[in-house]
Amino acid sequence: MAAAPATTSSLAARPSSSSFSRLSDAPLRAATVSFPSSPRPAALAAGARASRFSPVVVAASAAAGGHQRLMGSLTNTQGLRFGVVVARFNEIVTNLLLQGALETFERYSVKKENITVVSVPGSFEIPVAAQKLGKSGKFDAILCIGAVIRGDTTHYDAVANSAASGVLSAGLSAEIPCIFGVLTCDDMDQALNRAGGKAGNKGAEAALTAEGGYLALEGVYSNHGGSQEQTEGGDNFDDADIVRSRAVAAIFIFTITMLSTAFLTRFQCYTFRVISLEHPHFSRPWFTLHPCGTSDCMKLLLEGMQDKDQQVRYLPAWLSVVGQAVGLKIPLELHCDS
Ligand SMILES: Nc1c(NC[C@H](O)[C@H](O)[C@H](O)CO)[nH]c(=O)[nH]c1=O
Ligand SMILES: CC(=O)[C@@H](O)COP(=O)(O)O
Repeated sequence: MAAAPATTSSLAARPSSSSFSRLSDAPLRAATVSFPSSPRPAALAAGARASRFSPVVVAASAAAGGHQRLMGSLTNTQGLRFGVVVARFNEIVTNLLLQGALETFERYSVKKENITVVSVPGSFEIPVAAQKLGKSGKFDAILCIGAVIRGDTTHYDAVANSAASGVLSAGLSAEIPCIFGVLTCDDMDQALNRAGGKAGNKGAEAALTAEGGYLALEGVYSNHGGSQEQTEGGDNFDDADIVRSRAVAAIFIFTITMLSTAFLTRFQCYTFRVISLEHPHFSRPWFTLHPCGTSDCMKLLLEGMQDKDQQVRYLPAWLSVVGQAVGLKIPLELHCDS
């Protein structure tokens, strides 16, 4: 979806209710956002929705201390609401960043009506808007988009630093993720390269962070010392959840395992058929294992067992290899019939 150019901006400074104009992209949420006088961060108010949070629990290796790690999942974006604050300064760049962000939201099934875009004059103005949106209680995360490009004076540093620290404090005070999608570049070339050019699209990356960030934060609230509202009926992991989560983690880790020198050497002849080396959208290193390649690899992995009588179960065998990277242990019963 192409981002429409910003039309107007208004950032009313009234304390209890403010309104922002949005970009004129029709499908997006209502044009005016009004803020309740007693705002409640969406993540804190998310008790009723906590049950749809399904964090990937990665069991860390012993070397990493054996702790559990909560991570957001990008597969469950249902009902998530995002505020996007975008600066009009260097609009040629920020429109591209916005476009990347909106396309990413769309790709991960975030509904258009759950996205509100607010336009502000420059990156310096982003934090106030981000904080207002964040404190409104209407959003799960705020995505901040801008492009600060160095000029002749030190003005650049002032704007860039204020934007960065302002977005940070907006997130801290609103207690929801406020994602820093503000480019700070030496020149326009650098900026355009990061707005859909050679270096990817930082707006798209920021949108991914917003989704994952939200979920991670909700996970923290709902599992560690959240209010009763959040923990009631919440997410207690049972063993099956953990095994499932580890299995999911194993699938991701497998792409990394594929990179180990030994592995690549062993499967050298398959490498190009088996692995994509570049992300299809972000033009950066991203290793994807193709399903047909998996089958070839498995043939090799299992060849040494062919002379044994026992029937090998494909999935447990595969998981038992790749799952080691995340401490996944496949129960013996899964490997055999008796
Ligand atoms: N030079 C850039 C600015 N400057 C404008 C400020 O952000 C601000 O709007 C002004 O100082 C009024 O308060 N903004 C950017 O986003 N990028 C720049 O490169
Ligand atoms: C970062 C800016 O605001 C930029 O326009 C300032 O340019 P200059 O340092 O040449 O005044």
